[in-house]
Amino acid sequence: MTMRLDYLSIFPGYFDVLDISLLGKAVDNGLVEVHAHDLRDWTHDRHRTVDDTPCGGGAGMVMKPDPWGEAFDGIIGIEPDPSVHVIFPTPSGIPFTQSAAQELSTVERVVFCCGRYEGIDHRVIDYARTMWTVHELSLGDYVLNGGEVAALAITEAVVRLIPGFMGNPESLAEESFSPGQERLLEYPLFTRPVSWRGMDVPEVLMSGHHGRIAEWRREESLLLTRDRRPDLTD
Ligand SMILES: COc1ccc(Cn2ccc3ccc(-c4cc(N)[nH]n4)cc32)cc1
Repeated sequence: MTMRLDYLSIFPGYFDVLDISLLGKAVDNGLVEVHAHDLRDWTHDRHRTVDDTPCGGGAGMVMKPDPWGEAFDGIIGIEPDPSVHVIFPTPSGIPFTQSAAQELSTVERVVFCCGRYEGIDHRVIDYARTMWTVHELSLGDYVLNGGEVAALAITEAVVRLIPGFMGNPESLAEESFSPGQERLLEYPLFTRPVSWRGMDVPEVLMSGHHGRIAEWRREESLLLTRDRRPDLTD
């Protein structure tokens, strides 16, 4: 199955990075197909205007609905199709989680709508909901300047879960936040040299005693989780 990813933005250059590294490899081996689009290509005025002042007043500018609607018509089509998943990154979205990434990794087509300014005219989202499966997603409780960085983060989290993408799928199953895993933070990792700047790898990890190593790792994960993410231990 090839996943098609479309990105709608006034800064389509953000997505050139998808040609690099693992994602680039996924594109090369046909696992994913990536298309970035400049929203301004669907404007008709000399200044290629995409924004206007907010109705009801308030600070900043709002993205006009017309270019989005015409871009949807051109990129996705005018017929409803619930198999198309349209993602609007937004500070007011539901938190994006590993389980959402897991679900999206089985989808054949995803369209990212990357807003800027104070956001997109709400009728764009309402229209999209009548046509496709829509997700309004937040990356976390901090404010970005637009949806592009969020779209890249969501892309990486989703594409790495596509079967055949990662060299060793077993490592995916072991990751914290993977389904079936207890929600614990990753234990500290070490590799050679055993002694580095006066600091040694914990002896237990060099013991070859797999039972003790597993026990040490679990204890470290529990301590770390209790200290940094008590919310995960509920
Ligand atoms: C507080 O209200 C604001 C409203 C919009 C903005 C700028 N902006 C415009 C589009 C857009 C898309 C996503 C995000 C975003 C997502 C997360 N998790 N943080 N920030 C930010 C975005 C700033 C603040």
